[in-house]
Amino acid sequence: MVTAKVWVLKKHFEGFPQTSDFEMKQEALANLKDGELLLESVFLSVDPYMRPYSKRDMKEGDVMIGTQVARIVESKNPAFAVGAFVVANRGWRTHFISDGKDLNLLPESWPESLPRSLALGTIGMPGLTAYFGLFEVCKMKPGETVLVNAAAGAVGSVVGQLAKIGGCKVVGCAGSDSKVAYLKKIGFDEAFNYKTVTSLDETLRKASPDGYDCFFDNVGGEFASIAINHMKKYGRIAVCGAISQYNDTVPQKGPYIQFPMIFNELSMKGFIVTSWYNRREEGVKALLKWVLEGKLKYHEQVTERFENMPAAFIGMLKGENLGKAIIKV
Ligand SMILES: NC(=O)C1=CN([C@@H]2O[C@H](COP(=O)(O)OP(=O)(O)OC[C@H]3O[C@@H](n4cnc5c(N)ncnc54)[C@H](OP(=O)(O)O)[C@@H]3O)[C@@H](O)[C@H]2O)C=CC1
Ligand SMILES: CCCCCC(=O)/C=C/[C@H]1[C@H](O)CC(=O)[C@@H]1CCCCCCC(=O)O
Repeated sequence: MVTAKVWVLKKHFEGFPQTSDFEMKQEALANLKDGELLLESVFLSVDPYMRPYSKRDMKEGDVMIGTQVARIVESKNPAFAVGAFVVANRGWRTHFISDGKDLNLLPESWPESLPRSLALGTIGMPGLTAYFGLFEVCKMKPGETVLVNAAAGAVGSVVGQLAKIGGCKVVGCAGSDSKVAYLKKIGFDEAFNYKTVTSLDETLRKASPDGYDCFFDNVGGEFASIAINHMKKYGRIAVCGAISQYNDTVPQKGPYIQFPMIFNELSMKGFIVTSWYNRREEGVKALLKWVLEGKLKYHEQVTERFENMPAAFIGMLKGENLGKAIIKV
């Protein structure tokens, strides 16, 4: 019999998550029935959505939500071979049983040169968020100017590079000088540290005096309230995330968006990437191709050991990750 380790939400987060809000438990897994598989998580993902969705969907004692790349270690299902890798959405667990219906097989042709953890990042949900958010929600066109915040993270770093691939000028910001240096290294035209600029307003104006056609917003809050005044006529804003608000105990005021929306006839659209998953294969194929061609660079912030998942999650919310935050079991 296999015993899984799982992380549960012991206590709902109040403000910023604390390690004491989590508890690690053990779960004895039953023997496999016909049609079932036993899987072990190899890489797990910590993502910002876990903070707002825990409040919306979870109760205390539930296993933390989340996805993993897992390896099939035993199979009583002829459609799944032992040794194959899948992406699963089974929460913070080291092992689990599945009937196969909720699994996405990684292609057998997954290139040897690439870590399988990319299926949780640049070639997974965050990469697809950048792809559909930029090309479909922002409707970015060559020659335009794109602004993205949280630009050195899993989604933002792909947004900036896809904007360059698409023939645009790209301006990005992040929360440390080393992240800013990384953005310049991967091709951003302008990059700045939003924590140290004296005036965000002046910095945005200087980075693109004519304004921005597209704004890919991962942060929301005050940043978005200022950035909206720098949009060009008919500018498009993709409201992807609002990480600056996820840990608020008192809701922030504003933004008051009516004037710039009306004067500049802006479009602003919130989106959830899974709404585009009928085109998932197309997105994965494009992202994989650009990675293999060296046009789309990736960085992963790998935390070793399942035991360190809460610390990795909290660290990601604090900005300790460059690129995608991953846990290697
Ligand atoms: N709509 C959708 O379908 C999806 C939305 N998202 C959203 O996209 C955003 C980015 O996600 P993801 O790329 O996975 O995460 P990241 O890899 O970018 O990690 C989060 C980053 O957010 C930044 N951050 C944290 N707090 C603040 C703050 N108060 N102000 C500004 N930046 C902050 C930190 O970077 P720094 O050091 O720069 O501060 C941190 O590294 C999130 O808002 C997430 O919810 C993600 C996936 C799908
Ligand atoms: C105001 C909240 C904004 C959150 C934005 C965000 O990060 C969304 C992420 C989703 C992404 O588009 C695809 C996902 O899988 C993320 C949502 C996951 C929800 C899991 C809920 C599972 C459960 O409740 O069991």
